[in-house]
Amino acid sequence: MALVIGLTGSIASGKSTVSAMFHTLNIPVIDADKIAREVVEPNEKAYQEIVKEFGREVLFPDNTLDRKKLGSIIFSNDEKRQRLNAIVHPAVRNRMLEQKEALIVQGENCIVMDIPLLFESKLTHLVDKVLVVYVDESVQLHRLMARDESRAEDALERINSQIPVKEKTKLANAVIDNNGTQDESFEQLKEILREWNVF
Ligand SMILES: CC(C)(COP(=O)(O)OP(=O)(O)OC[C@H]1O[C@@H](n2cnc3c(N)ncnc32)[C@H](O)[C@@H]1O)[C@@H](O)C(=O)NCCC(=O)NCCS
Ligand SMILES: Nc1ncnc2c1ncn2[C@@H]1O[C@H](COP(=O)(O)OP(=O)(O)OP(=O)(O)O)[C@@H](O)[C@H]1O
Repeated sequence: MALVIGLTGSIASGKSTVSAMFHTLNIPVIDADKIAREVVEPNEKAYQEIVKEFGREVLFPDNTLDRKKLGSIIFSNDEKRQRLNAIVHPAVRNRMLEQKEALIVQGENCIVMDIPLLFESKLTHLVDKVLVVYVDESVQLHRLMARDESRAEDALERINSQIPVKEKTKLANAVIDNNGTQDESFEQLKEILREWNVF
């Protein structure tokens, strides 16, 4: 039986960084953010629904989605965010499940599902163990603003659209404290995987 690990945290807590560490260890990762980009490409059903719901103003002149524009609309408005979630999340969930099944059929013994909104979307039943990547809120804000070159106001809107990462640690099977260096986080990850008998 494959062990399915749900990797989560909050925005900019370090999920992608830890996801890259799983790749280094040759453990496959299903990436919800990546799939969420694929399902809104212009030939997809979710794309049509987004244009119907939010109008052509969320498109670039070449008809691709202006993610920054859509983000500025949905992160400042709960209701609009829920409407976008209702369009995008079912398609993401289906594609994640297909990929999970394919990896199980291939005989993988450990599979990671990197799902930022694992708790918010009540998806914990999809995984066997939950691994939360934690950082203090001040570090999170700093890293988010640096990565996205965003203002504190916009970064805080995004942070506040999710359950606080501290709350998520209480619901986890294991926590990586990513306030330190990436090497320190990698050591924590390997220790957790040893405890879970992955290697
Ligand atoms: C609003 C969009 C277009 C903004 O795109 P952008 O390229 O700026 O951000 P990106 O997709 O890389 O997301 C960055 C992070 O934002 C957070 N986030 C994204 N969507 C949401 C959401 N609906 N609610 C709360 N947090 C979110 C996640 O932590 C994610 O890791 C995009 O995030 C989107 O389509 N969101 C809806 C789909 C979704 O929920 N994706 C997240 C996991 S499936
Ligand atoms: N231990 C660390 N030390 C310094 N910088 C780090 C560390 N871990 C991650 N970072 C940096 O912090 C930023 C956020 O990390 P990352 O992109 O991995 O977060 P995330 O949780 O995947 O974010 P999102 O929810 O937006 O997808 C990145 O710029 C990354 O390079």
